[in-house]
Parts: sequence; C-alpha cells; structure tokens
Amino acid sequence: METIGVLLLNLGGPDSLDAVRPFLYNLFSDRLIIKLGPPFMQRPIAALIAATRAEKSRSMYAQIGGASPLSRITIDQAKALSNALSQPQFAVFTGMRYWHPYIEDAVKTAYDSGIREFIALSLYPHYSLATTGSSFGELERVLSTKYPARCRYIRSWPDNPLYIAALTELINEGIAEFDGRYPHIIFSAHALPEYFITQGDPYVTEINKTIDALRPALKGREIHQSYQSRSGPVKWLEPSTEVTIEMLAGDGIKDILVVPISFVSDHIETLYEIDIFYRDFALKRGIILKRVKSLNTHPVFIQALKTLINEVLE
Ligand SMILES: C=CC1=C(C)c2cc3[nH]c(cc4nc(cc5[nH]c(cc1n2)c(C)c5CCC(=O)O)C(CCC(=O)O)=C4C)c(C)c3C=C
Ligand SMILES: [Fe+2]
Ligand SMILES: [Fe+2]
Repeated sequence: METIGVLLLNLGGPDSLDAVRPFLYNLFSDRLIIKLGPPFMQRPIAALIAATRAEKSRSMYAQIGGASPLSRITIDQAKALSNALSQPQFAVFTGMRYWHPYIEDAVKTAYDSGIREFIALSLYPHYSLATTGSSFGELERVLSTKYPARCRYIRSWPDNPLYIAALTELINEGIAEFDGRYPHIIFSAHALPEYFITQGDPYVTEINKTIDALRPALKGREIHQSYQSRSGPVKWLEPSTEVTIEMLAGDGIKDILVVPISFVSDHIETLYEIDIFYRDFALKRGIILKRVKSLNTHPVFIQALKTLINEVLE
C-alpha cells in the first residue's frame, strides 16, 4: 500500500529573537493576510512594516522565553498523530506558512521519501482566507510547480465532536480553578479585518458553530465573545477582548475565564497576550483572569485529528 502523507499546516512562529523580523516580513508579504498597495509595492512595504514592528514583537517574544513554541508544539502534535494513525499507511509532516519548517520543506521531505498522495489538514479549526486559505494556496503552488501529487484538503472542523469534547474538558478544568466561584466566560478569537466577512469569509460563522456546540455543556453560564490581537489601521471585528474585559469590570464582575477559541496551540497570543497582557489588564480592574489551557497534544484532540483523516478517506 502506498503511504499517504498527512500535512499538518499552521502559521509558524519565530524560533529566536533574530527570526522575529524576517518572520514578520514573510507574514506581511502575503497579500491574502494583508494587501499593502499595488502588488509590486507589497514586499517593500512589508519590509518597512516588519522593520517598524520588530522591536515591539521582539519584546513580546522575549517575555515568553525568546521564541514562539508553535513549530515545536506542531511537531509534537504530528508525532502524537503519527502514533495514533495506523502504520505504514500514513506519515505525518509539519508545514508552516511563515517560518521553518515551511510548507515547501514538508512537501519536499515527503516527496523525497516517495510519497505521491497527500492529505492537507489545516490546524485552524475555523476557515478564513487569511489563514487556511493562504496555507492551501501555498501548498497548491508547491504541488503544481515542483512536486506533482494528489492532495485532499481538510478545510475546517468547527464542530468535530472530539474537538468539542476535548475543549469541553479543558473548559471544565478552567472553571474548577475558580474554587466554586462563577467566572464569566470569554471566547476570545483572533481578530480579522471586517472586510473579510463582508466579502464572504466564513470565519465568524464557523466560530459561532464551535461556541454553539459547546453551549449545552456550559449550561446557563455567562458567555461572551470577543476578538484579540488586532495589528493595523483597518476596521477589525468587534468587540475587542480588551473592551469586553473593561465592560465586565464596569458590571462589577470579579472572575473571568478566557477560552482562546481560534487556536489549538500555545504561542504569543496565549502566552503573552492573554497570560501576561490581559491578565494584568484585568487585575488592574480588580478581576482575576485565568485562561483555558491550549489543546496542544491533548489525547482527545489528537483523536479528533485522526477522525478528520479517516473521514476524508471514506
Ligand atoms: C485564526 C488565526 C489567525 C488569524 C485570523 C490571523 C490574522 C491576522 N494576523 C495578522 C498579523 C499577525 N499575526 C501574528 C501572529 C499570529 N497570528 C496567528 C493566527 C491568526 N492570525 C497566530 C497563531 C500567531 C502566532 C505566531 C506565533 O507566535 O507563533 C503576528 C506576529 C506577532 C505580532 O507581532 O503581533 C502578526 C503581525 C494579521 C494582519 C491578520 C489579518 C488577517
Ligand atoms: Fe495573526
Ligand atoms: Fe496576531
């Protein structure tokens, strides 16, 4: 039987402080995430923004240990998934959009080992053109220009039952940390410029699907929804996580549990933005803010990924 290559796709993150600026350059060079003037101006403007933003980003990465753990965690997820899948039917690879190991590196490694059939599994639970769309576009480019092969795509999985079960378990663990008090729950997703949605991006609809699937397990708890990590002068989805915390502070709320709903791994958005920045922001307003752990290599989550692979083969 021919081995199928499973490609786990994610954003990637700088693996050292020196990598921050070139990582930002790669990110801002991508017209699917942000359009900077006419096409020929994209790279020069990306270089400018990367240079301008690097210092602020570096200081955030410095506060979480000097690097993003995203690639390392994705590689751990690949190992765990590889152990869960039957061998030698599958081999699992990790391909990042904006830093090493790049999507092209993953495909080359697989190709060199003789693989000619792929399953691309996006590790963003919710589809957006800016994230999954961009990764699939890059993969299609690599396959069509250098490594011709068959590829099936797993686009999104906002209400996969095992994904929801794993999240439910982690949310309940988070609630238990409040020692019987009653935290308000904020589902915090990565922000997206509003024009994506106006142009038909399903990102918000799919996030709502995840939250709706979690609702029965959260019986009657106070739920809020917000968007974190804006990064430029356009109109972003509302409300921001900051404004939501501020509003709850105004209502006299003392306990908040943040669920990082659009990510499955730890990286700067969980380790710095929620754990350091929002926690401190809340504390200054008399609020204890805690975060639900990221799925990372949670065994039920790895089983969820396995069911996605099996479903696409049916
Ligand atoms: C659902 C996930 C994500 C969406 C949607 C998204 C959109 C988006 N992001 C930027 C700009 C930046 N993103 C950065 C980091 C980053 N973004 C995501 C996910 C989504 N981005 C992740 C998982 C990470 C973490 C990377 C890591 O640390 O491992 C950064 C770099 C950090 C910083 O300087 O703030 C930028 C910049 C835009 C413009 C955008 C719009 C569609
Ligand atoms: Fe981002
Ligand atoms: Fe971000």
